[in-house]
Amino acid sequence: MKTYKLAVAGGGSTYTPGIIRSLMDRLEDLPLSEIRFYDIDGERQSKVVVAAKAVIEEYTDKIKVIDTTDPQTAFEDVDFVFAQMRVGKYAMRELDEKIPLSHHVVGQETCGPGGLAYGLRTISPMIELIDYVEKYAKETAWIVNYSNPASIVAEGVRKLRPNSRVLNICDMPVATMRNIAAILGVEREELDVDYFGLNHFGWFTSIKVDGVERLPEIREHVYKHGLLTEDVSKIDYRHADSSWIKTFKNIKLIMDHFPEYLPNPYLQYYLFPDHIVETSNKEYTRANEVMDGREKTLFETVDKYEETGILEDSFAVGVHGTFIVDVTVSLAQNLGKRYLVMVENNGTIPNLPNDAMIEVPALITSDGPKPEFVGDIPYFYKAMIDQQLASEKILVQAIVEGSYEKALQAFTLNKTLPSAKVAKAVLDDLIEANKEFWPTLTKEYKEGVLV
Ligand SMILES: NC(=O)c1ccc[n+]([C@@H]2O[C@H](COP(=O)([O-])OP(=O)(O)OC[C@H]3O[C@@H](n4cnc5c(N)ncnc54)[C@H](O)[C@@H]3O)[C@@H](O)[C@H]2O)c1
Ligand SMILES: O=P(O)(O)OC[C@H]1O[C@H](O[C@H]2[C@H](O)[C@@H](O)[C@@H](O)O[C@@H]2CO)[C@H](O)[C@@H](O)[C@@H]1O
Ligand SMILES: [Mn+2]
Repeated sequence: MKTYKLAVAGGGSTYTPGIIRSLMDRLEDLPLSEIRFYDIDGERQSKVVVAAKAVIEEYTDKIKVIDTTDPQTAFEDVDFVFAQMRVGKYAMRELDEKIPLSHHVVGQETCGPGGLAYGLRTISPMIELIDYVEKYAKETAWIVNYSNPASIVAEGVRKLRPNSRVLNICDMPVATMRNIAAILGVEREELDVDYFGLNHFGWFTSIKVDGVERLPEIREHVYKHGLLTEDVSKIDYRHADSSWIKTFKNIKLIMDHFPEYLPNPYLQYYLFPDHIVETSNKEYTRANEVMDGREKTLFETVDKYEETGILEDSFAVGVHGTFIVDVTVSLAQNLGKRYLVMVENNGTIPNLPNDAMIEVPALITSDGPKPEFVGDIPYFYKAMIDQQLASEKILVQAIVEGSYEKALQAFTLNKTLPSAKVAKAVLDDLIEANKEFWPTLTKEYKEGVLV
């Protein structure tokens, strides 16, 4: 039987033990001989690997585990790399959220100025990872990338390493489908959906079960309850945090205004930035909730396991782990299964630029994703996407050219920022906070004016 070697880049991620459980649950579909964990923070990773190993031991003693900070040891001869790096870790996420909020604009991990700041940190490490993998791994190796901000990462990879075998994915559409399925009382796998957009910036245009359109039912449900079941425990326990409940309730706010399609939850940051800021706690953001919750629990669980040999968390990770494994099985076995992933447009949506990295249904084969034709999209969505796309593309240009002016253009074009004046103030504070991570952004004089 063919077996695979898989590396996890960002092995110290809070998601690692859960992803490992998802892999173990699918060993029949994706038999593994080795799992290598790679991180630049070896100490953090080694703790997480204790939990990952404990999960593996529940299933098998046949998989070799390597815990390393050396790229060659990590990637030599591997078949797949799961990337889940958080460049700057939660300390920088906290600043991405709090600095914009201190200017009364949206403070979010992947959307608005926080997302742009995270993008400015992540492109260079992502390119470095691709180069390591191309140097050491099998020629056929795929990087399946969760590292955020996925939309900007996808654009950076398209521009800087256009021929690399990187598949950028996000679990928000499948998490949304999980809620839809719970509302309709069906399994997620029974849903047949159509969707278009950019990552964290898209819409479900059709939701069918057995060929019957159910979007009208979802619309009615959202009108009353948002995208939540009455019994929240039916959805992933990770989404029982108050911030996630608020996020799914806010789907009502979006659909009360624009009921045509079901929006990706992240659209609330672009469509209702004022409401989001008014209802945000500027002192205690999602980064704090995660550091005091998921991250703390993981490291406490590892400490306790080392003391007692009892693993108190099962690390069942829900759609997040299931989705990356589903996509990888389809890549490995050339199954051609249909999933929502990021691809280069190239005519899939003819009235968007060919070189846009869009999120749409695609068949996942061993040669990569084959997107399904979507067709032209209505003006409202096109206009929103064009503006967001411009912001993200110009940001990547700013990184490549080291240009302050382009970074300011990218911030100014982001719909969460009300003016160029505010965009500049937020950008300047983020530059100061990100000195260790960002490329130098050089200011230029134009006709005597500092821009
Ligand atoms: N695409 C999606 O839908 C999706 C879903 C969930 C999480 N994520 C992303 O997954 C990543 C992990 O999230 P988390 O909350 O578990 O973060 P985390 O901080 O717990 O873990 C990230 C790890 O990445 C490591 N890292 C940072 N820079 C690195 C580099 N250059 N090379 C190798 N490792 C590096 C860190 O040391 C850390 O151990 C984040 O990027 C997050 O945004 C994406
Ligand atoms: O605030 P966090 O760190 O908890 O989550 C941020 C991420 O949120 C989305 O992923 C969710 C996913 O939707 C859910 O089903 C479950 O698996 O948890 C994930 C993390 O909460 C989003 O798609 C990611 O891009 C974000 O990083
Ligand atoms: Mn996502």
